[in-house]
Amino acid sequence: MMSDRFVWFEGIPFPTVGYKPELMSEARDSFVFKDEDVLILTFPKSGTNWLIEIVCLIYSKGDPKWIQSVPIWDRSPWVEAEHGYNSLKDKEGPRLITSHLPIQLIPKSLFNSKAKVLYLIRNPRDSLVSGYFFYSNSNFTKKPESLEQYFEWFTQGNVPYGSWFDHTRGWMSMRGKENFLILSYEELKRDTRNTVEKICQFLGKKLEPEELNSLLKNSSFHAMKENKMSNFTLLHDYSLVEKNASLMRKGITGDWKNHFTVAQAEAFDKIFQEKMADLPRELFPWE
Ligand SMILES: Nc1ncnc2c1ncn2[C@@H]1O[C@H](COP(=O)(O)O)[C@@H](OP(=O)(O)O)[C@H]1O
Ligand SMILES: CCc1ccc(OS(=O)(=O)O)cc1
Repeated sequence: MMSDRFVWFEGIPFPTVGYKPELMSEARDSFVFKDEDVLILTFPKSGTNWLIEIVCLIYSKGDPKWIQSVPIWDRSPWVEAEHGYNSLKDKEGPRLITSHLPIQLIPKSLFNSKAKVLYLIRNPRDSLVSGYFFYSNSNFTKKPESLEQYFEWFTQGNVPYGSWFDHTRGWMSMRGKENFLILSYEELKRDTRNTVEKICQFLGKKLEPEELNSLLKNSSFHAMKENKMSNFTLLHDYSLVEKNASLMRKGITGDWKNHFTVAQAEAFDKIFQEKMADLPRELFPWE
């Protein structure tokens, strides 16, 4: 299976496998968020699956049985993808839901619900590099031929889910709402324990010290790399991800410095400043 294009919906590019405009339209207009739902929201390649693993382990009180037996996309399905939407729409009880959608495409019912939203951001330079390697080794979306090419696509918004800048600006308009917690990959890396405690508090969950220790052990980069329910190697069977590729590439902050040229770094700074200048700098801990 090869893919040399995107699926387009409302002017935004999406991966070609698993995404249908009719379904995304139905999800936006008809999917009903419930007050007890938890939504994990990110721009792609920001640490989405790490946060899912952490939230699953909060719900299982650190017990790894669930994360080791159920694929990650069934534990917290992507509401905009065909598989996720179908499994979520009739699901009973409190649901964990994932989305990469920009704010204008999220199911509208979110704004009338008390569903809790965990919004995770990451230095877009690192999301860019992460996306370049991941999509180069994938067969479900347009494949970049070089980092140089992908850099152009990313800065122009021609990557899955569109422009990082528009996406982030859109969701940042929710800051200050009591059901909206902003997290960063950088703080999660720097101080995982405290950040997990902050997430627990927001979700109204309390973990015993040994439960928290187990959560930290089982959601580490190393543990997730070994967990076939979480590392995307199950997608090898469908030829969606190349045999040598895993979701778990490096798991560090600042890898962009190993890949950007000086000219690219300067160009990115300029674009970031132009596009995000009016937002408070404190929102972006890597800047
Ligand atoms: N437990 C963990 N600790 C640190 N980084 C993790 C992680 N689990 C996943 N990641 C990183 O999150 C990125 C994938 O993000 P997403 O889940 O949104 O697709 C990858 O970044 P890199 O490609 O920079 O290594 C991956 O390595
Ligand atoms: C089908 C596998 C798949 C599809 C889309 C994904 O989203 S993204 O990489 O985060 O844009 C991931 C896996």
